[in-house]
Amino acid sequence: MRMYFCGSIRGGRQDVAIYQRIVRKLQEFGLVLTEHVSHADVSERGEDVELQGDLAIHDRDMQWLHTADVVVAEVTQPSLGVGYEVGRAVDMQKKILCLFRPSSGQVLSAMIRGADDGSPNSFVQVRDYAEDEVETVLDTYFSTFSSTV
Ligand SMILES: O=c1[nH]c(=O)n([C@H]2C[C@H](O)[C@@H](COP(=O)(O)O)O2)cc1CO
Repeated sequence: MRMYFCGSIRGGRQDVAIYQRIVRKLQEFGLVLTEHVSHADVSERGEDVELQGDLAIHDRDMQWLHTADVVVAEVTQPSLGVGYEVGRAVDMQKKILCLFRPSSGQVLSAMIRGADDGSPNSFVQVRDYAEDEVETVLDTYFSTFSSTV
């Protein structure tokens, strides 16, 4: 399984430790295309733009997104890039799991929460979770995933 993980970079790196937990768990299920999102040495300036350039980052990520079987987005720390990726993935009719921590005090955008119509078959599933249950939430989602893909 090919997975595209979304997490804030220029939107702020305060949740990088939880991104690492998510990516480690996802790697039990298959290939995480965007592992770099969880790297502690990627600062909120982003990847090395002098090497890559924003156009190259965007085009590489959109190519990966096209090839992904599933998208997992940690959406607690608001990020324009994550919102864009989720929107593009909806348009590509990808299965998308959005993970949100209410304990952050943030209120999730209606454009993300409202993309889940509440049915178990919705392509977009939004899950509220507490940090210490993240692995269980992923186990539960992926246990049903293979039978619905
Ligand atoms: O350097 C980068 N590399 C990269 O892959 N991204 C992608 C992956 C992340 O899920 C998302 C983060 O967007 P933002 O930087 O707006 O928070 O965009 C974003 C940046 C910087 O915007």
